[in-house]
Parts: sequence; structure tokens; C-alpha cells
Amino acid sequence: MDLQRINALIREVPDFPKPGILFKDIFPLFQDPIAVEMVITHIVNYINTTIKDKVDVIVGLDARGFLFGPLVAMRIGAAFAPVRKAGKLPGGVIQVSYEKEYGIDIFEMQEDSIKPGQNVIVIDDLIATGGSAAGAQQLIEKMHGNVLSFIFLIELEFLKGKEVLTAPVYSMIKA
Ligand SMILES: O=P(O)(O)OC[C@H]1O[C@H](OP(=O)(O)OP(=O)(O)O)[C@H](O)[C@@H]1O
Ligand SMILES: Nc1ncnc2[nH]cnc12
Repeated sequence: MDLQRINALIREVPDFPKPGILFKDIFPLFQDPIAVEMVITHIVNYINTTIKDKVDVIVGLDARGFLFGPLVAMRIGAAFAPVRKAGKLPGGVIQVSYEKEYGIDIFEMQEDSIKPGQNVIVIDDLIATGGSAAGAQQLIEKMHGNVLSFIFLIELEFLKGKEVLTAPVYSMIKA
């Protein structure tokens, strides 16, 4: 995979959304459909070669996880289930509050979106502190789902987000 091509399409924005945060903007990547295809194919290959269990559900995190999760789910023949910020999902929901690099928030999932015993992979654009991914893991485990792995396009290694997660973490780009 041409990592340089993908890296060049990630824009760094200092002091966004708060002073002191170096924001990684992934939207320039979506100006290049071939680069998007490369990212999805890379993630699918990772899953097919590394994850031995059958994957039932891909979970994507609101909002940038929705850019990758459904494309991967479709390619591997799994379901997709969203983790959303509070107040966006109809029907019965379960929720968790969590802290991320630049704030606190509440995540929700529809209470029947994961069936007990289902194998789940969580996909998002970026892991910073790991707070968001850990919140998602809590929701999945509340529904008795089994988190097989976390997959990210970018990992901000200096924030050690991996350490708050209890399933294997794979990231394509370490920054
Ligand atoms: O590892 P953490 O410190 O928890 O940070 C990572 C999370 O922060 C960003 O989402 P954000 O909440 O900004 O939402 P967005 O995708 O809607 O922009 C990013 O997409 C991850 O979900
Ligand atoms: N530095 C960062 N850039 C983009 N998204 C983020 N989410 C948390 N920290 C982030």
C-alpha cells in the first residue's frame, strides 16, 4: 500500500478545535477515491489475514468512523452498527459518558444492535486518548458482544490510547 500517498492526504491543523490540539483532518483523503479504496482494501486484508474468528458486526464511531465502517462491513459481509452521540438514535438505547482528547461526550447504541455472543470489530478514523473507543467497548460489552479488535486509520502514539483498550489495536498510520 502507498502509505505516502495516504499520509500526504491527511492535513494537520494546529489549535483546532482548541488551543494546543494538532488536529488531523482526514477529509482531503476523500478527494482521492483511489486512496480511499486503498485504505479500505488494506483494512479488509488486515481483517482477512489476522482475525481468525468470523466477524459478525463492524461498529463505527460517530461521525468519522461512519466513513470507513460501512465500506469495510460491506466488503467482508458483516453487519454495520453505529455508535452515536447522545440524542440521535430512536428507540431504546444504552449510553456511556466518556472523555476524549478535547472534551467529554455521551455515546449511545440501539439496545438491540449487537446480539449476545456476536463478534465485533470497532473502526474509527483516529485514536488519541482511547476514551471514545473505550466508551464504545463498554457499550458493546453491555450487550454481551465480543470485541475482537480495534482498527484505526491514525494512532496518536504519544497519547497511549491503546493502553485503555482490552482488545488488540491495529492502526495504519502512527503519528
Ligand atoms: O481517542 P480519543 O481521545 O477518544 O479521540 C478520538 C475520537 O475523537 C474524534 O471524534 P470526535 O468526537 O471529534 O467526533 P467526529 O468524528 O464527529 O468529528 C475521532 O474521530 C475519534 O472518534
Ligand atoms: N488530534 C486529533 N485530530 C483529529 N481528531 C481527533 N480526535 C481526537 N484527537 C484528534
